[in-house]
Amino acid sequence: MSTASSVKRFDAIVIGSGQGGTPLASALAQAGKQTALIEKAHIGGCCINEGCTPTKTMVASGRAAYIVSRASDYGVWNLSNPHAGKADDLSASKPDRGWDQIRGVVDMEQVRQRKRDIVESWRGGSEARVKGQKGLELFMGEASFKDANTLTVKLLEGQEVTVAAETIFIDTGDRPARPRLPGLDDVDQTRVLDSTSIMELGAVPDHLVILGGGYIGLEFGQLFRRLGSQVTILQRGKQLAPREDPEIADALRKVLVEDGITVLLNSSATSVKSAHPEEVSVAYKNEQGEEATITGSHLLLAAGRTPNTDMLNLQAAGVKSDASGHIPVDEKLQTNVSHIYAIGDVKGGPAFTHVSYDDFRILRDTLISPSPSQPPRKVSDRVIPYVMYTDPQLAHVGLHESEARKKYPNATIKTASMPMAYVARALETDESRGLMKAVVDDGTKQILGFTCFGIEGGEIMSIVQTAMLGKLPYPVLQDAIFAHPTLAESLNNVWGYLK
Ligand SMILES: Cc1cc2nc3c(=O)[nH]c(=O)nc-3n(C[C@H](O)[C@H](O)[C@H](O)COP(=O)(O)OP(=O)(O)OC[C@H]3O[C@@H](n4cnc5c(N)ncnc54)[C@H](O)[C@@H]3O)c2cc1C
Ligand SMILES: NC(=O)c1ccc[n+]([C@@H]2O[C@H](COP(=O)([O-])OP(=O)(O)OC[C@H]3O[C@@H](n4cnc5c(N)ncnc54)[C@H](O)[C@@H]3O)[C@@H](O)[C@H]2O)c1
Repeated sequence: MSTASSVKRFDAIVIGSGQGGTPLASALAQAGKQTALIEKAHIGGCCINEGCTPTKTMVASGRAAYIVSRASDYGVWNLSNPHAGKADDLSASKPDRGWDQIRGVVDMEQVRQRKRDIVESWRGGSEARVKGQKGLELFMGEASFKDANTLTVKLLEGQEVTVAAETIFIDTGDRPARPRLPGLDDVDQTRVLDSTSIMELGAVPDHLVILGGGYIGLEFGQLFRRLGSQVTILQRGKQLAPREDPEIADALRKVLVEDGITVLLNSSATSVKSAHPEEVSVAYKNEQGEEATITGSHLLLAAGRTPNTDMLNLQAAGVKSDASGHIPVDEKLQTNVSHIYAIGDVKGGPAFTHVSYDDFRILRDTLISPSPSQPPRKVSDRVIPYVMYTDPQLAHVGLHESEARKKYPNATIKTASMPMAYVARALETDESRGLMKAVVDDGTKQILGFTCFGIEGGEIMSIVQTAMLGKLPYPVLQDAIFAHPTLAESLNNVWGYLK
C-alpha cells in the first residue's frame, strides 16, 4: 500500500453516491465548483443497487406468479404451465391457492437475472453520467475524516489519497442492521439473509422465517410467498407496519394471512439455533409471553437499518452523531459543523429515495442557485408521501388520524374509510382488497392525510397529494369529473363516508 503525500484540493466533496449525493455532485460541478465524489461500492447507492430498483423488479415477478395462480378466477387456463392442466388446479378457491405448484413453475435464476440486468443497466447509466461530468472527479473508495476539511480515501485498488474541501456533504446512507441475538453467528450463514443477499438466491426457499414486520419484511414476505415459499413473519410490535393507522395495518395483516403467510404479532426473537444443517430455528416470546420456536429453511433479518457513520471517523471533524449513529441536521441540512452537511438516510427520519433526492433540491436551492424572490424550502416544510410495495400497495401522505387529532386539538377532525370493494374499477379487475382512509379538517375542508391500501394505491394517493399541495379543499375532488371507470373516480365517493 502506498500513501500519497500531497493533498488534492476541491471546492466541494460529496461522500456517498446515494440518491441525493449523485445529483448534488453533478449540480455543484455544473455550477463551476471543482467537486469530488467518493463512493466505496457502486454508483447510485442503495436505491439502484440493493433497494428500490431490484426489489420492485422482483416484486413484478411475484405479481406475475400471483396472476398465474388466479388465472381461473378470470376464466383463463394456465398457459404458463400446461402440465398443471386447467388453471383451476391453481385456483384461489383452494385453501393454499396452489402456491406449491407455483413454486414448481418459478424459475428463480431467471427472476434473479431479470433483476440483475435492470440493476446493471441503471447503474451503468448513472456511472456514465458521473464519469462524463466536467469538473467532477470520482474516487472509488472508502472515505474517513482526518480533520474538518480533510478526508482520507482508501481506494478500492489499495492506495490511499487525501482530499480536502471547504464544503463537505455526507450521503453515506445505511445498511441492514444485524440484531444481537444469541446463536445468530453460529448457524450456517448461507441460511441467514438480509435485504441484499435474499435477492441473490438462485432457488425459492422452502420456508422463510422473517424477523421484522416493516417495509422490508412485508415486501419480501409477500414476494417469496408468491414465488412459492412458506413464510412466517415475526413482528415485535402489536401491529405490522408500526407507523401506520391501526385500521390500515390490520387490513394489511388480513391480506397477508389470506395469501397464506403466518403473521406472529407481539413476538420478539430471543435466540437462533440450528438443530439440523438445513434448518434454522428462532426462539421467541409469543403473544402470551411464553417461549416458542419457529423453524424454517432460511431466516431473513428485516429489523431495521444501521447508518453508515461508524467508518467515517466523525470525531476527527467534530461532527456529532446521535445514539443510533445518525447525524442530526438543522432545517438547512447543516450538521453541528457549519460547512459539513448530511443528507439522505444517514441523517435519520423518513428513509426514502425521494427524501434523499429532495434533500439535494433543498441544498441546490440554498447553496447553488437560490431564487432571488423566494426563500429556500426547509426540511420541515415538506409533506412526505410513501408507498409500501405490497400488493395491494400501501400508500400514504400527510397525517394519520391520531397525528391530526394531536396536532390540531381544536379542529373538527373527520375521517372517511371506504373499502376498495366499493370501487368499480377494482371490482371489474377483481382486485378489490383493501380500503382507503382520508383525514380532513371539516372546518377548513382541507385534506390533512390520506392512505390508499388498494390496487395502484401509490397512484391514487399521488392524486390526493397533488390536491394537498395545491391546498384544494376535499369538495373539489368530490365533485370533479374523473373518467369512468378509473381508480381515480373513487375520489368522488370516499368523502361521502366522512364522520
Ligand atoms: C430493500 C430495500 C428496498 C427499498 N425500497 C424503496 C422504495 O421502494 N422506495 C423508496 O423511496 N425507498 C426505498 N428504499 C430506501 C432507499 O433505498 C433509501 O432511502 C435511499 O437509497 C437512501 O439514499 P441515500 O442518499 O441516503 O444513500 P444510499 O442510497 O444508501 O447511498 C449511500 C452510498 O454511500 C456509500 N458509502 C457509505 N459509506 C461510505 C464511505 N465511508 N465512503 C464512501 N462511500 C460510502 C455507499 O456505498 C452507498 O453507495 C429501500 C431500501 C431497501 C434496503
Ligand atoms: N417501499 C419503500 O419505500 C421501502 C421499501 C423497503 C425499505 N424501505 C426503507 O427501509 C427502511 C428499513 O426497512 P425495515 O423493514 O428493515 O425497517 P422498519 O423499521 O420499517 O421495520 C423493522 C421492523 O422490525 C421489527 N423488529 C425489530 N426487531 C425485532 C425483533 N427482534 N423481533 C421481531 N421484530 C423486530 C420492528 O418492530 C419493525 O416493525 C424503512 O424504514 C424504509 O424507510 C422503504
